[in-house]
Amino acid sequence: MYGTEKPPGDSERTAFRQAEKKYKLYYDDGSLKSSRKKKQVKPVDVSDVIDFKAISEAYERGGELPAGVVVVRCGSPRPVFCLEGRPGFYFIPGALSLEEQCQWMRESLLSFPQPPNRTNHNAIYGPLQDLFAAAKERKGLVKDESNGDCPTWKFVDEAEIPLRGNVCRSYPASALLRKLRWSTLGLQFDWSQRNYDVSLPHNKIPDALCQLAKRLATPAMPKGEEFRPEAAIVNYFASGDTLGGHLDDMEADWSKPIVSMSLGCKAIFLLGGKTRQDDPIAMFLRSGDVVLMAGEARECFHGVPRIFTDKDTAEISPLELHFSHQDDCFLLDYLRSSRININIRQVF
Ligand SMILES: O=C(O)CCC(=O)C(=O)O
Ligand SMILES: [Fe+2]
Repeated sequence: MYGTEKPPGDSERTAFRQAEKKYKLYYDDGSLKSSRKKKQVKPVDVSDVIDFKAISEAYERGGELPAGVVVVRCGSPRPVFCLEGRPGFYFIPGALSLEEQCQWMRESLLSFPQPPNRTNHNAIYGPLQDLFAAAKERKGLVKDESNGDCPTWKFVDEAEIPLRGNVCRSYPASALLRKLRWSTLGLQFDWSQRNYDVSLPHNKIPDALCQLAKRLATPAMPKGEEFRPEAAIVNYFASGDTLGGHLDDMEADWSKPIVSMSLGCKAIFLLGGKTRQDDPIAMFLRSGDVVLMAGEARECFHGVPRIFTDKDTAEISPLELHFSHQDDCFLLDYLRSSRININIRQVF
């Protein structure tokens, strides 16, 4: 009601929060969600957003770097960019080949959410097996009461969904896939405690991902040391999803980088300073980009206020082509409105 609006809290007034609001997805009527009628996305001013793809292309043609951006080669085939005033932050545009992007996108949907890896769905339904396949096959999740005191959940075909009265107590697997927000690999991160729970059953990080992370981590590693990938968090973003400003401070040794890979739709990443009051630097993250945060950069607030899912702004055409085979049409559909981030960590 007019005049009863709460005054903005302290966190609302920080420079980080202001930047999050600037880039967040809004519709023209000021709402955050689009109703069934196609509403127009409110235009956003991206003139201050650093575009490392454009910087990299200009640099490779012999052009100058913008003020505040420096390049390190570190034996890597692609230029690695750093930012003055943000030691320990590295940006490698297009670090992943198209094949690698497709491989890790597929794994992120088909194998990474598989138990014993945990996902955001665990807290409600317990471990869910084959979520992606169930969504593709239009299955529904129903409660299996046959275990007496300890009911479990299972996916069943539409035709087998039991009717209770006229109400069908099932959750479409496709909706659960849409609501998949994270999965954890290797040592399991416990979000309620915001710490690693080493007692939880887990598999090692897959060897191919380990090798890739070790290679990508090189520019940010202390001399003579090798990165040990022990845990990874996979974040799944749908249109309108954001990742609020945070620090990743539960790992023992901050001299080791977090290796962060972007897949799917383009996003805006905010790299703040050591407090939320510091003005964050905004930059685009595209499919195949890799960010490393080590040393002092580990103390910097960061987050993702926006993903771009519109055809002309998502920048996923090469991925779309790759997944254009008939068998992949379900994955293609997911990809068109999603972003996936895999961030790999050395915990001890
Ligand atoms: O999605 C991203 O690019 C960042 C992810 C991140 O910061 C995190 O999971 O801690
Ligand atoms: Fe993070």
